[in-house]
Amino acid sequence: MSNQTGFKIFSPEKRLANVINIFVITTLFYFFGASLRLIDELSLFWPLNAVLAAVFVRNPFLNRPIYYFICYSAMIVYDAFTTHWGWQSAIINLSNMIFIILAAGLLLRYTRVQDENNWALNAFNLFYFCLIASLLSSLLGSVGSFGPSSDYRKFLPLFADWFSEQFSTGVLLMPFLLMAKWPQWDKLPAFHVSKIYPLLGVIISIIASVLIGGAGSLAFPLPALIWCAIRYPVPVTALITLLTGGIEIVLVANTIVMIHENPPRVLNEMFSARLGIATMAICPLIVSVSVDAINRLIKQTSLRADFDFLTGVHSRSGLYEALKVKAPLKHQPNQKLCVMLLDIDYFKRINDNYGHECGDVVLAAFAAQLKKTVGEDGLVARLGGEEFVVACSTCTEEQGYAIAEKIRQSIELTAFRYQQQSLFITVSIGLAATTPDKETLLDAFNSLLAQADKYLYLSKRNGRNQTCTSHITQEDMAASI
Ligand SMILES: Nc1nc2c(ncn2[C@@H]2O[C@H](COP(=O)(O)OP(=O)(O)OP(=O)(O)O)[C@@H](O)[C@H]2O)c(=O)[nH]1
Repeated sequence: MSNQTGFKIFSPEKRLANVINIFVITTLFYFFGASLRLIDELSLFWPLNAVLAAVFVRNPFLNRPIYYFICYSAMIVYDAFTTHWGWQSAIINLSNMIFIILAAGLLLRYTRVQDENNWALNAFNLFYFCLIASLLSSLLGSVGSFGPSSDYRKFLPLFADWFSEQFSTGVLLMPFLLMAKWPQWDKLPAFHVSKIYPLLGVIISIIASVLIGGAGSLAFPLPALIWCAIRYPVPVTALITLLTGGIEIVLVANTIVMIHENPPRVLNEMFSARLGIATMAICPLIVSVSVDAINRLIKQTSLRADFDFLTGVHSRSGLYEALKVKAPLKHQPNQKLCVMLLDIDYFKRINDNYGHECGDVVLAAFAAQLKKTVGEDGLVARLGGEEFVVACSTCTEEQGYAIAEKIRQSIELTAFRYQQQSLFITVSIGLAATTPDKETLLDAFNSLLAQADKYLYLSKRNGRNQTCTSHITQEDMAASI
């Protein structure tokens, strides 16, 4: 059903395959639903409509009359072979189609967001769309199954039964079907026993509902489900909610959870229980999608804080974070930590002569060139304005000097393009290096930055477009290049 994995059941190009697959899926789930009807304890669910609505939502290119017509035909054909309903089959299956078309249509129209992984981001919408689709489809379905009978007192119970079944199945099943994706096994976080506590909470609360009983017991799993919503990803929460809701409906219908002294098959009881369970099921989902949205926002915000918006290299705070983690520098004990402070020469003239926009283009291209020259083994950050810093680990200070000179020369030789013009710039560099002893990389970096700033000042004062550093003689420098 999904288009997130290599294996796709549906594709916009393969129309014949789509037709066949829709026919097969409809027939399979019709058969599955009909089989559930035969098992008294499970005859409370009709999953076909929710499954097909989810298929249409996850594959928007299927939303064409021909594919809906194939669904309908598959249902009619199935009935023709297995029942003697005649014209009633046409009406009952039309009611199925009303649910599918309405639920899918409304979800596609109002809930589609740019991020395809977040169908049904708005769980409220899903709830109300299922409500509307269930009401209209049940109305027609109960008229169809009511048939020519004139005992109108039986119509309302029939409608209530039909509606509560459609609605509860839709609300429980669709969130999971819309959000399910194949797990990426290699990216799964490490297992820790505390991770199963929320799930255990759900199981214990279901057992408590069986033991204590009464109408209130249906709400027992709610806190544990909300705990799941906070701890687990959205699809896992949707699956646990689906299973909990389904189990509760089965338990109530089979008097394992006693919500009333009367037999629960009394229509009002089941109608109310199913609606109550479906309503409860949407709460953890709302929490889950909200937690997911907040986590994405936090990730986005920290990304913005860690990277410079204009040039894409680290910001000052991003560089500090990277130095704390150490990994990006691949620094080994006894290696030199080299810090280079770079300042573009006469950058003000670019702004003055070509405009601020051109200045921005040059800054971004300068940073890209810097990253390219430094490669994977060094960190590049923009400290502000036209001032950048490079940190890398080398065996000797001379190697650090060689990298600085490579950067300086590559900038000098690069033609920066703005509109139809080629601009040439130069850069002055101050370099400082040390072997961090007991101090952290971050502490070593901070003291090197202050030294590099002094050498940068020397570079500027000595005429710009050069690298200044300590200890290195003119001969060393010449030899290292
Ligand atoms: N386009 C653009 N300009 C910036 C940005 N940040 C700082 N600047 C400009 O960079 C220029 C820096 O000028 P100065 O500090 O005088 O230095 P300079 O002209 O590079 O001269 P030297 O450093 O002495 O070689 C100023 O004109 C700032 O307005 C930016 O994000 N975009």
